This record gives sequence, structure tokens and C-alpha cells, in this order.
Amino acid sequence: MKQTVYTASPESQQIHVWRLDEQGDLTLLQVVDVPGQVQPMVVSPDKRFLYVGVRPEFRVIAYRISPEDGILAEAGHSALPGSPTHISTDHSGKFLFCGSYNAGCVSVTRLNDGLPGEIVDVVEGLEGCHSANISPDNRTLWVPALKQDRICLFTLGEDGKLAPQTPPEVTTVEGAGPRHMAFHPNQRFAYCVNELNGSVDVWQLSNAHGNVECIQTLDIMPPDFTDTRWAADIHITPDGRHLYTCDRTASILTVFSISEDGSVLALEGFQPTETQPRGFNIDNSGKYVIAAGQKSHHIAVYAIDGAQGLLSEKGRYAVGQGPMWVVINAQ
Ligand SMILES: O=C(O)[C@H](O)[C@@H](O)[C@H](O)[C@H](O)COP(=O)(O)O
Repeated sequence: MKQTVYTASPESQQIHVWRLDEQGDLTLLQVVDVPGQVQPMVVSPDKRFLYVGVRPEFRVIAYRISPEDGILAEAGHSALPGSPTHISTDHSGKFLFCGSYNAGCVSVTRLNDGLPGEIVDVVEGLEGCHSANISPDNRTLWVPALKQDRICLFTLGEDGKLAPQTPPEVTTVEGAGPRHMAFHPNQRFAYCVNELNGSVDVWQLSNAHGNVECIQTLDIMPPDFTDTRWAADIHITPDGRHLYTCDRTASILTVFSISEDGSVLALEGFQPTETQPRGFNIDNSGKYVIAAGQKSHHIAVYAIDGAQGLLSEKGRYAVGQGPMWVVINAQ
């Protein structure tokens, strides 16, 4: 499996492009100077493009991905209604979603043969909107509003318009701060990391009554942690057996194992990582975790070990300034 790693460093306005080999070693292939502070990134479902959100001119820029080696070449861009905090696409590659924490909105941009075009919908009033997550069936967009302790549920229309569902949202406990999400490959459960109370919620997508239900909440912090909780990101292994979260105050990755059916998380342990990790990811083979330290200006590669999913560091690499997003593409 040929894999390319992309890291976003907004303070130096750079994307670093790396080859990830089977042994978990990285080789730097390219450093892209981006016309703006690059933060969220996502690869198109057909692997042709890397979409990145930039500021202060709020735009999404599409980079064409070379199928030979993953090298990037700018291919197009379009405006966004607010500062891009998170970007994602639907599974068909027809629409790009952008969550904007500062603008309190989520937007839908049409993708024309993969290139960003016009904005087809904007939903406002989502204070602290931190991500937009399409369900595995490509029908429901889950949109956490961090400051409102709710996750809004929209049906994605053929035209890209977002229609509130019934019920239009699910709510977390007060003060949780829902932020980023991951879906189980069995398409029956979702997991949301809560920034402000440092927890992870397990959401059953359809319970016995066909409703969305939170069925478990776990602490992601060590029992002796007493500082300010500041969780950021969450990712699941492709086989659905392990889940990882990160906290920026403690600079840790938290390791969970997942039950066979995806319904129960069990805490396995904590891995100290790069200082102030805001973004990380898991490679497509499910063998490695790569985390970025906003204050260490390095990324670290960890091997995922055995049944518990515990991590062992394989190497550290200097990147740009303030790295905070990691995308890993299998070509
Ligand atoms: O991560 C955080 O600490 C909080 O969620 C928030 O305080 C932060 O400022 C947003 O992430 C803003 O979003 P941008 O990074 O897009 O500005």
C-alpha cells in the first residue's frame, strides 16, 4: 500500500508532503507554500484532490494529487462564508462541507468534477461549529455546535441543501463541547470527542426505536489530571478495533479498544505525544498513528501494537510552524 502524508502548518503557511513506507518511516517529498494559513484538510473520495481551508481570505483550495507520488499542484479554489475550522466531503464527492467555529455556520460547496464551485447552502446559528461529518450512508450530516452542547442532524439533499431532521439535533451533557467525530466501519455507531469536559460519547445511530442515542460516555483523561481539559481530535482504526483521542493541555493520546459490535469502548492507556496535539490521524493500513504538535513544530509516528492498541514511538520529524492537521492518503 503506497501512502502519502500531508501535514498543515498554518503559522508558516505550509503543507509538508511525506511518503510513508511499510516500516512506518517518513520521507519528505515536497513543501508547499500555501497562499494563506492552512488548517483543515481532506482528500476527495476519488483520491484526485486534497482540499484545504485557508484564512484570512476564507477559501477552500484544491490541490491535484499526482497519482505517481502524491505530489501536490494547485488546481482551483472558491470562497467560503467563514473561517474554515473543518472541511469534509460527502461520500460521492459531489459536495464539500465546511464548519466554521468563528462564523458559527456550516456551508455546502458544490464540487464540479472535483473542483470547488458555488456555495449551495449555509446554515447559521451553530455557535462553535467545529466539524461536519457525513454518515456512512451519505444521508445525514452530523454538525457539532461546540458552544451549544448539541450535534445538529441534517439530511443532505440531492441538490446539496441541508434539511433539519426530526429530531433536528442530539444534545450532550452541559459543558461537554462536542467537537470532532468518527464513525465505526459497521455503520452502526459514531464517536464524538468533547473538547471542554475531555470525554468521548458513543452514539448508536439507530436504537430499538430507530432513534439516535448516546449509549456510553468515557473520560479521556488520566485519573490524576486536574488542569484544564482541552480535547481536540478523534480517529478510529480501519478495522474498528481501536479508537484514539488527543488532549492539548496534557499533550497525550488516549487509547481505547472497541467491542466487536462497536457499542462499548474500554480505556487501554495513555501515550505522551508532541506538545499541544490538535490534529492526528491513523494510516490506512491501521498500523500507525501520526500526531502533530502545535507547540513542538514536529510530527511523531507511532506503531500500533497488539490487541490493546497501545502505541510505541517510531520517529519524530520537523515540519512547519504550528502544525495542527494530518491527512494520510492511500493511492
Ligand atoms: O480549539 C479550540 O481551542 C476551540 O475550539 C476554539 O477556542 C478554537 O479557537 C477554535 O478551534 C477556533 O477555530 P479555528 O481554529 O478555525 O479558528
